[in-house]
Amino acid sequence: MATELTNPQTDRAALNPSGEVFEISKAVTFEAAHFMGGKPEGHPYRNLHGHSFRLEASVRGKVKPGEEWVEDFSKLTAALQDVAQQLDHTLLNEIEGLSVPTLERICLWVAKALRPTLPGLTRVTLSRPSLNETCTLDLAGQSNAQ
Ligand SMILES: Nc1nc2c(c(=O)[nH]1)N=C([C@H](O)[C@H](O)COP(=O)(O)OP(=O)(O)OP(=O)(O)O)CN2
Ligand SMILES: [Zn+2]
Repeated sequence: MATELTNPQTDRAALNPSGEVFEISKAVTFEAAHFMGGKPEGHPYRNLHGHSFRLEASVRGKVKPGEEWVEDFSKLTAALQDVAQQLDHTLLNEIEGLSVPTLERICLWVAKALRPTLPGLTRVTLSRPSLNETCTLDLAGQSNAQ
């Protein structure tokens, strides 16, 4: 059944009458270099090389009475761009906390950086699209979403 949307006040109140929980996601991209120093001599991962990364953050929560959304996407964009700027065109191994720059470690590093601004953070997903490789850090049990 189609809902008629005519009154902004009524519409806002009606948006989430049962307190449904939503998850919204935003992604940014960055380029960075790394090497896996712990690998044996001659191992290909040991050599300095670069990747294009796609970084996605997800925030979970309810639309509170009188509000339009879980979180304005602009807040996710600003937080993600700030993190991506810290990683873009760097040698990841040189960044504090990323001496072993696996997707898993980078996800943890990003989650730590994002949490103060995005308390409802539930997932950090880091991909290397050209390699079809993705790692997701699931923080659902730890978020402050309500
Ligand atoms: N679980 C993980 N496995 C691997 C990671 C990682 O972060 N998490 N990282 C690497 C290396 O960084 C490597 O650079 C990944 O590149 P990849 O293209 O996968 O390696 P190859 O080009 O040699 O292709 P293969 O699929 O490994 O043959 C490795 N693993
Ligand atoms: Zn690599």
